[in-house]
Amino acid sequence: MAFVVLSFLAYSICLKLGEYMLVCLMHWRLDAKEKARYASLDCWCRSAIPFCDTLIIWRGNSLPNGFGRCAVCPTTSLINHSCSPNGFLNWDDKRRHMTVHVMRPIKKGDEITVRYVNVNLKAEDRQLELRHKHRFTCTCPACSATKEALQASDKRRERIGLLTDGAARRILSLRTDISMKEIEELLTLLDEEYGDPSYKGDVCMEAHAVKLKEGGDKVAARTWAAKGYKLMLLTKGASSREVQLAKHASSQ
Ligand SMILES: C[S@@+](CC[C@H](N)C(=O)[O-])C[C@H]1O[C@@H](n2cnc3c(N)ncnc32)[C@H](O)[C@@H]1O
Repeated sequence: MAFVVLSFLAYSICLKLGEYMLVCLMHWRLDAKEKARYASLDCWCRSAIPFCDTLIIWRGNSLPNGFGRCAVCPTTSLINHSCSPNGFLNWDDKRRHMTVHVMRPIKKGDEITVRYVNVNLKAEDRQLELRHKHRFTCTCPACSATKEALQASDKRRERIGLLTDGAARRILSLRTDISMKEIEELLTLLDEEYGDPSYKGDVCMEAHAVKLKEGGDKVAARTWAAKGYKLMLLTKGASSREVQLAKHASSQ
């Protein structure tokens, strides 16, 4: 047992060291202008130790860009966090850049925000993670609500988390045992907590899978897929693989 734990620990350390060496190498290859832009990004602790700032900036600003990969994107790294974000980041693999999508209409001059952590956690847990990973205390509208509103929001988010975590498990095990009742509950909760259209596109695609499984109601399945496609197109953009799959499903 101890051997397995030690091997796993050694493997994790090697992986992290490899990542940091790669980051330093990539940074070294940047030209002076790119280096200056990189250095201007948020860094919670500046130091004179070589490569220290490079790695701290990497830790605080890198974003996932495709399966198992991360990148620092100088413009999108300027976007702040909110626990009820109006924006969503997506990596466009074809054009090789990050795209920002707004999930609901925003007024001119309003700030675009995205999520840095799982927003379906309770406020206390979100704050813990934000302080630990990003070293700030969130004061977004969701976190600064009254005690009663915060409790109601925590309850809703916990339930949303439970229902959507179930979705991830179902996808992994290739099962679609969520009921239409749960899907409708999830859509209502998402509306109440985040507003339209928020994260409802993925849920509509779940409904599409359920309808296909439940006796193969193709018309209803297609209607859900069309709804999912419309919502996901808005929040993830046409280049997203999920959006393309939703488009395909809506025409089947
Ligand atoms: C990726 S940077 C975002 C851009 C940064 N605000 C800037 O001006 O360069 C992440 C850092 O921004 C700050 N930040 C992001 N969202 C915040 C929020 N909701 N409240 C306070 N600080 C926030 C934190 O210092 C965090 O470590």
